[in-house]
Amino acid sequence: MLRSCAARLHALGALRGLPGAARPPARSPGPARRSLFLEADFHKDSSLPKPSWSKDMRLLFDQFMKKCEDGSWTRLPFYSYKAVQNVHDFIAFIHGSLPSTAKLVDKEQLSQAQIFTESFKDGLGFEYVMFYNDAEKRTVCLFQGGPHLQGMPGFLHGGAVATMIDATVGMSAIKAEGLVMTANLNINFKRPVPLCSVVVINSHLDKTEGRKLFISCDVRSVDETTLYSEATSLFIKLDPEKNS
Ligand SMILES: CCCCCCCCCCCC(=O)SCCNC(=O)CCNC(=O)[C@H](O)C(C)(C)COP(=O)(O)OP(=O)(O)OC[C@H]1O[C@@H](n2cnc3c(N)ncnc32)[C@H](O)[C@@H]1OP(=O)(O)O
Repeated sequence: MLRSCAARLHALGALRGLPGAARPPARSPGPARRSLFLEADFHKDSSLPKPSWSKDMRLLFDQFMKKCEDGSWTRLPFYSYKAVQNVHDFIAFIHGSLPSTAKLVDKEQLSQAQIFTESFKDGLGFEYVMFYNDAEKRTVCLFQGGPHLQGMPGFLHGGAVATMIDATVGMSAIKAEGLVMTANLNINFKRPVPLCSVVVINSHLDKTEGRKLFISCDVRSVDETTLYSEATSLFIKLDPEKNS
């Protein structure tokens, strides 16, 4: 069951919500796909220019889109979905036996679920677009953190920076090995990131050992002169055999 579940999750792109997933069907998902999604908005790619993007964000976007012209880089679209109905399948896949104390989210709560970074109105939270270079095993994320991500007055909350670091290094892991989870994330915060500014998160898959993927990244200003943060991470490729 776990393997078929894994296959189903992959085949139906249950992780389609992740950037870079296969392009969704032009039409709304058929009954089989609907079984995994309460509601899916496959048409809204949230990683395209919007009125809330700053001039810096648009300039960088255009620069990276130019890099895509020779095929060395690709923009990773991001299609948010409302919920994965069979979350229990997914959890069964990632952990055959959850500790008995672990109470799973119920369908009612799940119907409220949203991807964290997609739960803010345009411009107020996480505005981002990711680009991937397979030859160099690099993922670059252009990130504009909105006013609802404030930590210290006038600066981004460290958790918001950590979220986009996790997502960017996570994307490098997903592109390399598919279904992964973060096992370890170490961040050195060198400078606070000004609210509403644009930063460039540059991640690289450094090495793979069995199911372990070691990925590092840094967070810099648009002109690259300011190093805001640097991080190392360990991702583990999920193994259906191990969990079954
Ligand atoms: C913006 C939206 C877009 C989003 C786009 C991108 C999304 C990014 C992907 C999601 C990222 C997340 O947020 S995931 C959410 C946060 N992470 C979690 O909740 C994970 C919770 N932890 C777990 O479920 C588990 O510990 C796993 C799955 C990580 C590992 O469990 P496992 O599969 O049983 O593996 P296990 O046998 O324990 O370990 C395998 C090997 O890894 C080593 N290992 C395991 N953990 C660690 C560790 N912390 N530090 C060092 N080493 C470790 C073991 O020693 C072993 O080495 P050896 O003996 O083989 O040498």
